[in-house]
Formats: sequence, structure tokens, C-alpha cells
Amino acid sequence: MADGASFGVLVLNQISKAGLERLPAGRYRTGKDITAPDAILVRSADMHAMDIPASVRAIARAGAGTNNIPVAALSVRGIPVFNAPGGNANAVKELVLAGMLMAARNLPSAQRFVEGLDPADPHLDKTIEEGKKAFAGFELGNHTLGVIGLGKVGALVADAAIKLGMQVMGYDPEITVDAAWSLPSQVRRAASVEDVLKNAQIVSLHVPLLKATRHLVHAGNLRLMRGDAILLNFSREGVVDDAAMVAALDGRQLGCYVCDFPNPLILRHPRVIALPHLGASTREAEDNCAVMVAEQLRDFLENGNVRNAVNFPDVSMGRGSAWRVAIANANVPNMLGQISTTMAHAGLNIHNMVNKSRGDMAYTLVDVDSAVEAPVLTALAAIEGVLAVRYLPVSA
Ligand SMILES: NC(=O)C1=CN([C@@H]2O[C@H](COP(=O)(O)OP(=O)(O)OC[C@H]3O[C@@H](n4cnc5c(N)ncnc54)[C@H](O)[C@@H]3O)[C@@H](O)[C@H]2O)C=CC1
Ligand SMILES: O=C(O)CCC(=O)C(=O)O
Repeated sequence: MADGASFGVLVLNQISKAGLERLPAGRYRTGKDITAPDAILVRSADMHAMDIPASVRAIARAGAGTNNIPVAALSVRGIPVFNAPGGNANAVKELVLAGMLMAARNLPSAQRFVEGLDPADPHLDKTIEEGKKAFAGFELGNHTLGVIGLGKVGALVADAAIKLGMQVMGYDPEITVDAAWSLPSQVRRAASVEDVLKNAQIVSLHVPLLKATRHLVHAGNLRLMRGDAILLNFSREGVVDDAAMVAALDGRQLGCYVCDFPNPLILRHPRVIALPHLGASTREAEDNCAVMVAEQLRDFLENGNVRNAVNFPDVSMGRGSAWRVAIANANVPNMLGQISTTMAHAGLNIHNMVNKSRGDMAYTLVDVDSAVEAPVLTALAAIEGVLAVRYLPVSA
């Protein structure tokens, strides 16, 4: 609960100062030791085993993926999970380009070769000229890149690859209309994951980790890939079956694996290039994401408005009066009827109201013409299907 005018925000990861500054100190307490927080700010910390306090009203993920957050369990509690769509997409795109170049030009092994040179070698020039033959690579232009997942990151990767002279094929059965509009017209539509794996020399994965995308790349479809193909995974560890992928590398069914998720199965494999989850680690991306989610969180805590929550509809309403009630409820018949009847019985006049739904979740903002007493809030919370009720009077 907010104690008077102030909100407590528990911060689980390093969050950029630019974002934290959007939660002004006079009104917000932020830090790693906040007890009974109103909200939690997080990046990659795994929250699945965490006991999320009853005081929590919102989770804000300063990034894209929310697989580290128990979204379904939070939805049942009427708690929105905000993220920052696109806030780090350019940073990931640039690292994917670096990954493609590192693999195509054998840069990590070339670098290891140079690091192993002996400065006292009297024939250093000759050693270098002899050694470099082992690292000859290929140019990206005119090769085919397959992009699986054409959201914020995938679209930027496709666009950059076209600008590098590559041919691009893309697969995304869930693509949104906005994402489809933002794709360059040169991107050829692939029929399936298999179509991409079979026909692209370089494949880059940009899907969220969901039940449907776990082991999207597995033993069965890895064998469709060209023996010299490069697979890039900047999505999530579980999207590729790493055991099958290592077997494909060892069996020469795959040329190289580039990923952002090292684990014991792939560490030190000579044809794996692994980075320590660096995709979003740029000053720009860290600031963008932190600022986006801090602003979204503040508008939710203070006004109940919802923007960019992965489990709630977008709902925003300008303040029509000083007394607002925000209600998260199951998307079932007669909720609005019961909410307005409860308010009418308490003598409250509804000034303005908005209700939207998304899947099983509905969200309602109601501005009323007079103060709302605690028993009315209790009665609203007791309506079957109501998941959370917040009273948000404008402080004097
Ligand atoms: N390495 C890193 O630091 C980062 C990793 N990521 C990962 O990349 C993922 C994608 O990020 P964004 O592009 O920002 O998300 P996004 O939500 O904009 O795009 C995801 C796309 O995947 C598509 N998709 C879903 N299921 C699919 C399937 N079965 N086959 C093909 N496409 C499918 C969706 O329709 C959507 O267009 C995130 O969920 C996260 O896991 C994102 C940012 C940083
Ligand atoms: O916050 C980070 O560094 C990780 C970013 C990420 O994986 C994401 O946004 O999905």
C-alpha cells in the first residue's frame, strides 16, 4: 500500500539512473530493501520462486522478455506486468550484426590466435601470414538470412541485413499488423520454421520464450540446416535444444552457433560463440527501457492508467474528478453492471468510466463525483470475478 502520498518500489536488478529519476524522491522510495513494496522493478532476475508480497500492485520489467516473471499467477491477482516494447531492440540488432560478422569472419578464433602469439618470435610476420589462412571467412552480402520472429528486434535485424546486401526471409505466424507494416517489402515470407532452416545460410531467432517456442529448434529440424549454416539465438536459452544443437555441430549438420546464453553444455565448444546476455547492455537501451517502464509504472500507481502491460489491455483516461477507482476483473458478463450498481447503492455518481478487455482480463477505471468510503471498496472487491481494486484520489 502507498503510505500516504509515497510509493515503495523494490528494485531487483541494476536499473538505469535515468529511469529511477522518473520516480521522484518526494513521492517514491526505491531500492533493494523496500519492505511491503507497491511495485517491483526488474530486468532479468528470476521471480518464479519469489514470494511476491501482497502489497504489490504492479511489476515493471525494464526490457522485453517476461519469461522470468510469473505472469499468469500475477494476472490471477489482478497485477499488471509492464515491459518496454522496442526499448532495447536496436541494441540487440547491433549485437546480432556483430554475431553474424564474428561467425562469418571467424573473429573469435582469429583473436585467440593473435593473443597466443609470442612477442619475442623473430618470425612474427611470417607466423601471422601463415596463421591467417585458417580464419578466411565469407561476406554477408548475397547470403540468405532467415529471421524467425518479426517483432521489434526481428524487424530491425531484417532491415539491417537488407541494407548489408543480404536476402532475407522471415517467419512469424503471430505477426501484428503494425509489425507487418514496419517490415521492409524485400523480406520474403517463409512458410514455416523448417522452410527457414532449410533455405537460409544464417538463421536468427527473435521469438519470446513461451510453451510454443520452447525447443523451437530441435534435433528433428536441425538436420534440415546446411552443414555450414550459422544459427544465432539472442532470444532465450530454451528456444534452442542445446543438447541437439551441440550434436548437430559435432555431426557437421550445423556450422556455428552464436548465442547470448552460455551454459555448461555449450561452454568452450570450438564452434560456439557465446556472450553473457549482452543484447540489451548498452547505455541507450538501459536508459530507454528504464525510462519507459518507470513512466508507465508511475502513471499506473498514481492514475491507474495502463500502457504496455503484457497481461492487461491498454486503458487510459484523463482525470474527470478527484476520486478514481481502478478495478481489474475477470472478463465475464455483468461485471460492469455489478460495479456500477454497487457504486449507485453507495450514492456515488459516476462521472466518467472506461472498460476494456484483453483475453481473460478486463480493466475498468471509474471517476466518481465524491469521495469513496472504505466499505464501498470492500463491497467492490467482494464481487465475484473482481481481482483487484484500487482507490486513487488526487492528493490535495
Ligand atoms: N538478448 C537480449 O538481451 C534480449 C533478448 N530479447 C528476447 O527477444 C525476444 C523478442 O524481443 P522483441 O522483438 O522485442 O519482442 P516482440 O514481442 O516485439 O517480438 C516477438 C515476435 O515473435 C513472434 N512470435 C511469437 N511466437 C512465434 C513463433 N512460434 N514463431 C515465430 N514467431 C513468433 C511474435 O509474433 C512477435 O512478432 C524477447 O521476448 C526476449 O526473449 C529481447 C531483448 C533483449
Ligand atoms: O535486461 C537485460 O539485460 C536483458 C534484456 C532482455 O533479455 C530482454 O529485454 O528480454
